[in-house]
Amino acid sequence: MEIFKYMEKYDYEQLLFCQDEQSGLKAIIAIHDTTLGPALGGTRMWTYDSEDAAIEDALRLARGMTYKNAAAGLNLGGGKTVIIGDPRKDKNEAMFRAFGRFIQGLNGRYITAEDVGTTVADMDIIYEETDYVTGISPAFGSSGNPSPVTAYGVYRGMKAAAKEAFGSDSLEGKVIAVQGVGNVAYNLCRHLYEEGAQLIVTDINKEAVQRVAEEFGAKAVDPSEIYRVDCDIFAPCALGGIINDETIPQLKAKVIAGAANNQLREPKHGDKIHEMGIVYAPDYVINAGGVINVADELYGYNRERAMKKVEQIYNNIEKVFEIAKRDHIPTYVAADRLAEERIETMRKSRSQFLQNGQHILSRRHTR
Ligand SMILES: NC(=O)c1ccc[n+]([C@@H]2O[C@H](COP(=O)([O-])OP(=O)(O)OC[C@H]3O[C@@H](n4cnc5c(N)ncnc54)[C@H](O)[C@@H]3O)[C@@H](O)[C@H]2O)c1
Ligand SMILES: CC(C)C[C@H](N)C(=O)O
Repeated sequence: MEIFKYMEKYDYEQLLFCQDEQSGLKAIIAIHDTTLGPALGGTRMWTYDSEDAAIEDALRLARGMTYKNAAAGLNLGGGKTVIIGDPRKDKNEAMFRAFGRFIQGLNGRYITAEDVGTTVADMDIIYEETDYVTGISPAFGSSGNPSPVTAYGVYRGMKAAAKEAFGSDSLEGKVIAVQGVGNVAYNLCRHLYEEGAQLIVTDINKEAVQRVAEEFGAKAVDPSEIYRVDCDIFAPCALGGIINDETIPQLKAKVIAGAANNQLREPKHGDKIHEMGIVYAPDYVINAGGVINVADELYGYNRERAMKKVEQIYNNIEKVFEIAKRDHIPTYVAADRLAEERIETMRKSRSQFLQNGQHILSRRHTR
């Protein structure tokens, strides 16, 4: 992989490799853009096939966080970490302590939180070494596990998408196919069930499927069948890249609205579903609830204030649909436009008067 070429293409600021032999830590921190503020994004722990695959994932996810944070109206930039390893076997306390010290060395340019493969307990260990970590235990006055809040945001965004597609935001009686019923989707299913939706679910983890079948009356199907089931809404809540050449022809849903990051395998797949008239709620706009919640810790966590912001995901999705209609573009492009416009506006206003973080005229007063 030609790293600088890739970084130049998407204008990344910084890429760091962190190694600690004793604990086995191999972490890659990618900072994409800090125009709006420090880069906030979770730490993913995963067994990558190669170092290149890990670097690419860190870079791609970091850029996604820039857009997610900007579109959510947060004063935060985008970054992400990947730790190479198996989260079920390779974790240890020393690893997260060492990682915390690396984060501390960045002096606030990057703030971390949970992502796939990491937990509140891991964040609590990182907190022993640095304040630049969120999603730590409620016992510390913090917000804890972000997944239920992400789920609530997805639920709100799904209602906005239903309104666009069906003329009403009620999900009562709607058939909703959910791919993956892990941390986020279990909670999403609860909201959908409580509103009277009919659920069709799948997961490679049979116990997870059984739980939602028992608790929410969901019908279970095989993982390969989920794309072609008869449904009103398809909610991808497992993996990225699942909207692609193979799956699009199978889809019967009128709406795609789910929690997974990077749902479109390539931009052309966003164009294709747009041409088919499918209402797509862009992933990083609808799944921002978790980051909105953990970001509130930076002000001293207040759940009521955080949840008010999460409610706004409904309006953010509506805003994306408005831009798409106004500019005659697919919704995934409209979401990018929303985020980029905010970053550009703030870049201009920020750069006009500041030098070394101070107003250019402030030196007058210190002479
Ligand atoms: N947790 C959050 O707050 C949050 C925030 C934003 C985005 N996301 C994204 O949402 C998605 C789900 O996150 P999560 O925290 O619930 O993760 P999770 O690991 O708890 O759940 C994912 C589920 O998907 C299942 N799965 C994996 N491959 C599958 C396949 N091929 N077919 C069917 N099921 C499969 C897994 O068994 C698991 O149960 C991820 O893409 C994540 O990046 C999560
Ligand atoms: C900061 C975290 C809560 C971020 C979350 N893993 C996401 O992808 O949005």
